[in-house]
Amino acid sequence: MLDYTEWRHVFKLDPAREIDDASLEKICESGTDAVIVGGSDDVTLDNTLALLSKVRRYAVACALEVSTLEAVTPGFDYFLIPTVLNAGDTRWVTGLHHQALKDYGMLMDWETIIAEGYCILNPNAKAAALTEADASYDEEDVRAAALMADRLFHLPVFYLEYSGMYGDPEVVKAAADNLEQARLFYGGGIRTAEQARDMAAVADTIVVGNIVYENLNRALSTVKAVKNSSANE
Ligand SMILES: CC(C)=CCC/C(C)=C/CC/C(C)=C/CC/C(C)=C/CC/C(C)=C/CC/C(C)=C/CC/C(C)=C/COP(=O)(O)OP(=O)(O)O
Ligand SMILES: O=P(O)(O)OC[C@@H](O)CO
Ligand SMILES: [Mg+2]
Repeated sequence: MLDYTEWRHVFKLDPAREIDDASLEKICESGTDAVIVGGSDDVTLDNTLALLSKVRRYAVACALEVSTLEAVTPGFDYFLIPTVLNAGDTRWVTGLHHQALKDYGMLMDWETIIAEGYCILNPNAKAAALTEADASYDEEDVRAAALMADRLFHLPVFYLEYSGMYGDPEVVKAAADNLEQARLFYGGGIRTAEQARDMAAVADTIVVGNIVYENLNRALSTVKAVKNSSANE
């Protein structure tokens, strides 16, 4: 299993969406570095456990991206904990985390916990509405958010989230140029091998989500695109 600091390509699967066994096998055996289980709504313990048990048939690393405490369960290699740096409602920055640590603080295996400093840039994403994110950030705002994640709070991951929409590579580069220790995750609207390759040239890790459910072959083509570009670096 690859350590998260080595991930270049990951798929994000939504427990609230159906995926048949044959498609799931192709995703897990695709050569991707990890499968992240996560979504912003309708995530339950039942649908999370169902997806976890299917992904566990394969050797690929599997992480739970926690969006609701209800779905936290043992059995994942990592627990990714988002904190939304541009949220308008502080519950999504530290509020729910504070409550969670009251409940789980003594049970946590900290080696498996990875905090992600999210910056949500698609105003139409469900996560933007939920967290009341200020998605109007320009390049300078993103640079400051990257510095905040990396230098001020020493978060291990800075996640530029354009969920549902392909982002601006210049903005992603502005973030990359301002990170020293944090990994840069990019996610949003990757639908072709070229888009995957282009974002992987700037970000450390690219996250491929919705296209899995729309066009599986295109989703699979993003793995090779990233792996080939990494091999040529
Ligand atoms: C015993 C045991 C197993 C212990 C484990 C310990 C553990 C992990 C404890 C939890 C600790 C902790 C601090 C938890 C935090 C709790 C919490 C609820 C935090 C809030 C997280 C947050 C900010 C959520 C906001 C939404 C968000 C950013 C979600 C991320 C995922 C995302 C954006 C998915 C995309 O969603 P999708 O539905 O696909 O949307 P589209 O329509 O755009 O595609
Ligand atoms: O679903 P897409 O748009 O590929 O985005 C991936 C991921 O960043 C969502 O949290
Ligand atoms: Mg999605």
